[in-house]
Amino acid sequence: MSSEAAPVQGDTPVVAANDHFVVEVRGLRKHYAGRKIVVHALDGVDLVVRPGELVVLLGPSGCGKTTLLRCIAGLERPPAGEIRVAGRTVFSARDQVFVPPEQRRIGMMFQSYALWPHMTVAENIAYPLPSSVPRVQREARVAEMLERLGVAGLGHRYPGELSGGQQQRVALARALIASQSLVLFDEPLSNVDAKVRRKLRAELRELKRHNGFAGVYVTHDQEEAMELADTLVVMEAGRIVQAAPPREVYRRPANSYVAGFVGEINRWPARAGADGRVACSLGDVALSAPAGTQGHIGIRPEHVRVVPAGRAATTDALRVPAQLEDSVHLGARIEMRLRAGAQAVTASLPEGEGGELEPGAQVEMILPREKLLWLPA
Ligand SMILES: Nc1ncnc2c1ncn2[C@@H]1O[C@H](COP(=O)(O)OP(=O)(O)OP(=O)(O)O)[C@@H](O)[C@H]1O
Repeated sequence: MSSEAAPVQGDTPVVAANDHFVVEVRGLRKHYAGRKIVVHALDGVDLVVRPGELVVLLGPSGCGKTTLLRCIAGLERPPAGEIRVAGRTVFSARDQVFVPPEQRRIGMMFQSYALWPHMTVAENIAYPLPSSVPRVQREARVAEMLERLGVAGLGHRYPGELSGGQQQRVALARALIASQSLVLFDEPLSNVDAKVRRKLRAELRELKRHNGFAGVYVTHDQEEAMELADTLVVMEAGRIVQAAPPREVYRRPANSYVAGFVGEINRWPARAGADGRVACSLGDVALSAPAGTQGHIGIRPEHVRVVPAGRAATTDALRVPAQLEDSVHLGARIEMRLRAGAQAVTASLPEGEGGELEPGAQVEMILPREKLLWLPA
């Protein structure tokens, strides 16, 4: 999904049918009926992925990320919607089309599809190839993949004899041998520790840059999502709430939920009056919104400045009296916890700023007006 298809303020994207998409999902629904309740795992999802684009699905546990991935893979048969892969309809509820997973030509790098420990690297990579592929061709394809992913010469080894990064390359080679253009990733790095995960993420980005495949990547790790995504898709309760490049999602979250899920944010309940001007306890925030709507005014911690009470300020900003409750030095930044009436506020200041302020100090928070965000409920 590209930024062009990004929905505005909570809408799901509406895009025209297009053969150039690697993946095109329309109106997808999937529910699970329990004994007492029905869970709407996917509640009308539209999604597109363009060639070479990595779309990351982010959202809390149970929001439908894995279900969406499984539907694209062909591991679920939804009751409504349509899925096209490289222009070919692989699923249509209306036309009763269902192409089985092994015929969808999609690579998968799922946590549950770990490398087979009893097979050599070459055997692992060759595994998804149909048995009808002659041996000579098989070996040539495997050699090409080993070369392409920078693990040539390791074909005879067993997975246990490889480093984490090499194993990742082999897993990706196995995914790419099934499909040169589309790989689905389901939390592939969730079993490794934080430090190794960071290294593997950087490596995955590098591999993608060189190999140019498109992918759909499921994670609930926000940092991972921000780092890997060309397009970040934030999901909530079976729906796509926002789809845009990560920086755009961070700077202009579609609503209060996205703002709180992607990064940290300070929020004040707010409401737009009949004239559309937003009012909240901060005073006149000079923002407008659809008349009568509810939401929040938000500001990211790094945009809050903190000065001793009474110090003159020249910027066009709101000045809010507060008490400094605590400050923590985090190397390059100082994180301050403040209280303004009943409202707790977090400020993240560059090191060297506000260092003279002690816990308990009366201060003023400076909130630049251009950094205030209107966040619909
Ligand atoms: N086989 C199933 N039977 C019943 N309910 C299911 C089944 N699979 C998923 N669900 C439910 O559907 C919803 C979406 O599940 P899904 O696994 O897609 O979420 P997720 O966003 O991937 O979560 P997580 O991050 O925890 O993996 C959840 O409420 C889940 O409990």
